[in-house]
Amino acid sequence: MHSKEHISHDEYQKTADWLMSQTKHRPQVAIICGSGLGMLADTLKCQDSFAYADIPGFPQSTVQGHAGQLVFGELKGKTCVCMQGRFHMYEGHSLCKEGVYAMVGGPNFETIAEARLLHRLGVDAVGMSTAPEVVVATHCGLRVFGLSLITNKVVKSYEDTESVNHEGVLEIGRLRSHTVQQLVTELIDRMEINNNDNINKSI
Ligand SMILES: O=P(O)(O)O[C@@H]1C[C@H](O)[C@@H](CO)O1
Ligand code: HPA
Repeated sequence: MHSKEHISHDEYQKTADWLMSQTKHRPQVAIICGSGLGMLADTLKCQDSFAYADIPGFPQSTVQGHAGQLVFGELKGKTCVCMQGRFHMYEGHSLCKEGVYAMVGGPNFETIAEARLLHRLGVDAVGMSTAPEVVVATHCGLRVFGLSLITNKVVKSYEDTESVNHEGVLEIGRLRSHTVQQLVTELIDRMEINNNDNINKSI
């Protein structure tokens, strides 16, 4: 089985595709049943149940009393999926990781030694901007939504023949510009304009 520390998007997708091919249910509600709530899953109508052990790429439940099943079905007319047994940090699972963005001064791209250092520090993405604007905006009491387009893999190995350059960064920027534009337009469309009263002004 894959490492509990890192599950790639492709692995998630494979698991989801497998499940979707095994059941006609398309859940509107997902319920994680911890100790004491597992019986709820037994009340679902038109059930399709899958033992975690039979689901490709799915973690295994190790806690006593957890059935370790994913149960799809209907509850009060809503299509649901219940996890009969959940996962805990004490079983070796990590927290859902937030990404860490680090800013380097530029204009040169980081050296391999610098890239390795950033990686060891827990950095997930590196850029040459964004941090100063966020610091100033936060200082002014503005709420901030940061969005970075990841254009390239950072080179961390001396054997790697790939290299990063500005032309490559611009090329990916061009390729993705439509999608990014759509995303920002949609965000603006859905944004509720308010007076920022709910944020901590003492920052
Ligand atoms: O939009 P920016 O300028 O942050 O994009 C990146 C960072 C450097 O300016 C440059 C590196 O190629 O692109
Ligand atoms: N490093 C730093 N800044 C960047 C990079 C990178 O690899 N790509 C685009 N901006």
